[in-house]
Amino acid sequence: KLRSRHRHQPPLPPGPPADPLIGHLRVIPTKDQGSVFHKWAQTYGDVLYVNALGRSMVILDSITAATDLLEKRSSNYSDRPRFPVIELLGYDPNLVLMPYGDRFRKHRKIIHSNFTKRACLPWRDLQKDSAYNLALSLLDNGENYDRLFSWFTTAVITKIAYGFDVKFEDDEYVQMAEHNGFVLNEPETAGGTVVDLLPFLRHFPSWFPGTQAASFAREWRWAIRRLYDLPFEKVKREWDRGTAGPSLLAAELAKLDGKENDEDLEDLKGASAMAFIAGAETTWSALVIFLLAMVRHPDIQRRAQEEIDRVTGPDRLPDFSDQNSLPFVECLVQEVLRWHPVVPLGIPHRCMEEDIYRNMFIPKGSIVIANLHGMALDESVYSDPTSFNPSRFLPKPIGNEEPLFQAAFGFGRRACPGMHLALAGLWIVMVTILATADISKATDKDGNTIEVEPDYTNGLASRPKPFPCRIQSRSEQRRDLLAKAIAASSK
Ligand code: HEM
Repeated sequence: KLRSRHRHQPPLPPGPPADPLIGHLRVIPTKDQGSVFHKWAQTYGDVLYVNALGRSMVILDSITAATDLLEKRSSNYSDRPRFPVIELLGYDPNLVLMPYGDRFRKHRKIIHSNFTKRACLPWRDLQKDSAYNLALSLLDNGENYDRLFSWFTTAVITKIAYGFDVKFEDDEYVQMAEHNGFVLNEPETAGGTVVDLLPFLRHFPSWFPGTQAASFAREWRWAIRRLYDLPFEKVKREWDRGTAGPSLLAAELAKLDGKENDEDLEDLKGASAMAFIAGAETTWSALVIFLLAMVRHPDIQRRAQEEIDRVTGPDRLPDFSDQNSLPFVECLVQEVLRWHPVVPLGIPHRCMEEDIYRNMFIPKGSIVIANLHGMALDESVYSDPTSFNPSRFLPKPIGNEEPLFQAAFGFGRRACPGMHLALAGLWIVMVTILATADISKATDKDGNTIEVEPDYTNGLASRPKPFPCRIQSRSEQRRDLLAKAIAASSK
């Protein structure tokens, strides 16, 4: 019906058959959306259109289409749709979901300028010391890996954003990051599914008072507000007294030069909270994915360990200065980002004006989804895409010379501004763990190996559900190296 309405317009992009009244409402999945969209793309192509009760959604299933639209035409594709449930939860102000415009530019500038590759260099010692602490704790307490990874990412981002040191376990910032992680990984309730993006979908909008999502939001709002208010107020008090240590927030308060108004302060509160929220959750998930990959692929683990041992020898630990000498480890980090993108559908963009692409009509206001999950499985780019294979990125003839999966960080003017910090953090943690620990399958009380099948959470962010594994020291000498390095850095 829609197709015939505008005679001179090119057709809409193809998609699965729709109901004449409610459009695709019934076929839009609420689970494993990335896989379902990718399957549709096999039939209908890499630019898909679905419509539910009048709301247009365009799904991009290839890096080419996403680059053409979200990057090359970014002035039209950098808006965001509204996320009513996330708003109800109190994430405000919030760069990730902010509509395109002046306030977006202000927030983006604050975050971007603090996380360029260069701006991240001074944080490398912090990342390294935290990675060594993490690795030593893993050797003693491997079953606690999830909380230890969460501690690492929280400790790094809290120091950078607010200047506070975060101790192991039960620290209030670790708890805040865990609350945030819980909320963002909840499937239906937190507005994480694309169906929730279409507020008029289903029988009730998901934020309708009394629905499950609205009750969830009311129940958890305090935790998100606390995350915004508490560290901000603490730094602001220290700043007013002249005792604040270096941090993103202190540096930005300094730029205001005493001429701040309430809106400026609200913006700085939002920008630092956003660094904390976006920075802790994603990197933490990627570390759990790394562990899962290592449990399942001892051969790949051994190859990375051999590379590290060749470069460092037995008497020292790897450091950032070794990065260029460890091509396989580099590929391993990149393969973690491709094998299971932690934000499987990216963060939806919204197109502000109607557009025509490859002779297909894209209506104004369409929600545009980059299906990162599907792009990672694109067989025209990645051979045997479901397998975990770091060598795919190595030059031929050793590897397949496949392109890095930069899509993991999104596209265009909304692409992840934290990627340099994230990549450095992931690298130093992975290389340190590989240098000092052996990761293997756990055994049950009868000594049988416990097999681990990947199984992931289903929210806006996605991570492996808890799985058992065994983390053991590779040698006493390496454990001593860790202990000595930690003692030296805390002097
Ligand atoms: C493994 C780590 C990470 C991954 C995979 C990741 C991935 C992403 C993705 C896919 C997006 C959406 C891009 C788009 O809309 O096209 C995004 C946005 C964003 N990320 Fe990250 N991210 C990571 C770490 C970080 C870190 C450490 C920070 C801390 C500064 C951060 C801050 C942000 C912010 C503020 C946005 C919103 C940007 C905007 O809307 O303009 N991320 N990230």
